[in-house]
Amino acid sequence: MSSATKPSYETVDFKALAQQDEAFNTIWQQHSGRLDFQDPDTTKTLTKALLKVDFSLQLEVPDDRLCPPVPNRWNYVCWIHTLLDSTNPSYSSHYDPERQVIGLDIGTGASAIYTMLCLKSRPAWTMCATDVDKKSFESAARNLTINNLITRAKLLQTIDSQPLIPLQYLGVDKLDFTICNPPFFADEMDMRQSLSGEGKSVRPNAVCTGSENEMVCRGGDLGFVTRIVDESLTLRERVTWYTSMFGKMSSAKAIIGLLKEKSVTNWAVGSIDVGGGTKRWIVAWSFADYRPPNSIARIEKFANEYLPFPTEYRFSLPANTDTNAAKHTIDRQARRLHIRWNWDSQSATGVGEAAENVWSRAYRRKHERRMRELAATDARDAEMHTILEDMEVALAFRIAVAENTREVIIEWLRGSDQVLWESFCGMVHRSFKKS
Ligand SMILES: C[S@@+](CC[C@H](N)C(=O)[O-])C[C@H]1O[C@@H](n2cnc3c(N)ncnc32)[C@H](O)[C@@H]1O
Repeated sequence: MSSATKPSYETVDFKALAQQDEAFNTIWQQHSGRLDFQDPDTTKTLTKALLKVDFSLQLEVPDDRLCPPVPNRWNYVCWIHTLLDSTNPSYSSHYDPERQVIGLDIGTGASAIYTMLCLKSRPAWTMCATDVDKKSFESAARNLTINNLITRAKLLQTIDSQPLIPLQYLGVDKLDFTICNPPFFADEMDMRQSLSGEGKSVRPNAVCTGSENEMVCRGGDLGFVTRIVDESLTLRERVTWYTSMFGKMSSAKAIIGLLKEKSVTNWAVGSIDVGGGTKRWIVAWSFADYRPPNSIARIEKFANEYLPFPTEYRFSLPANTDTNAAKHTIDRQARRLHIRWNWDSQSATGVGEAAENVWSRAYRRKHERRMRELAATDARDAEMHTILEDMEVALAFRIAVAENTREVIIEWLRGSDQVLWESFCGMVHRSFKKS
């Protein structure tokens, strides 16, 4: 399987890995199949083996620098793939291999893990990567070089007083996303307590080889990502998706609270759990209006106040409505509205774009008045054409009729007006209640 199509990890099949990597096999045999994750050699050998077998990547990391666990890093990258693939001007939810994407890995570390995984899995992408630590920075450059990825990467060694998103110094005008695993701890004590499992019911599963300057910063993960939020309030749409991982759920929640306070309405929250008792959270936010699907933007078992507004609305067809008739109804009704509309009868799916609430009575009245005024001229068709050509999109949506579940599924693809989206769903649903 190529790394472009490798799914997220649910677990790691150590036995299968041992059969494919000699160094890992030696450790596996030595420990009779019971790995000691507190042993730095074991975790390093595992990381190297996974990168080699699953991604054809080589890794060299100094002993006193963080050797990242691959599963949670890859699962975060997969989440970014879905986030970007589902939010784009073509409204396709699929990976477009031609799409040129540029990302920034903030604090790339000695491994340059995110930069390498992004570049390896997406051949049309380029990456920028920063770090303040000289030793990590040099090691990151080395890893990119030995994997022949350096020509698609722009590395910048920064200092802590510089912005975390230094567009100016990178010579980049816009970014599609940022990815970040911030230093999680606020001070050395916080780090020691957390890594020794103090105050937790279970000890952390794996040893952390990270040095203090990699793992500690003012305010911990919350302090670091608050800086990213502050910068994003100035940069706004110059970065399409700002994202970060969090070591503590409380930090992820605090960042969402801050985003809401700053009137950011488009965000996504995900979690990463590859077993072993270590759970991570990811938050993404955007000042653009492309809306990601619920499947990646809303996680279960998270209080509703921290979740973005749902971007999917589904309802069951009335018992007396045949699915073919439902498809016909949707297409016919959409054609009557002043929207851009594209219906694919094969998949029974339509995508539409509206400039405003064109299904409201007020709009219909306004439009009828305008048409009467133009009745005496030949300008009616031309005016309608111009409206649709030049319109600013306030709402984009996809509607599909699912044969198997007999449901109509509406997805919010674009727009920042929640009321408009809800009104649209209500209108579609009501039209089926009537029929
Ligand atoms: C927890 S490590 C993450 C390393 C790697 N990305 C990973 O996931 O394994 C955090 C990294 O952020 C770097 N860092 C700390 N402050 C920074 C800053 N102001 N700008 C850029 N990087 C910074 C640290 O040197 C360290 O390499």
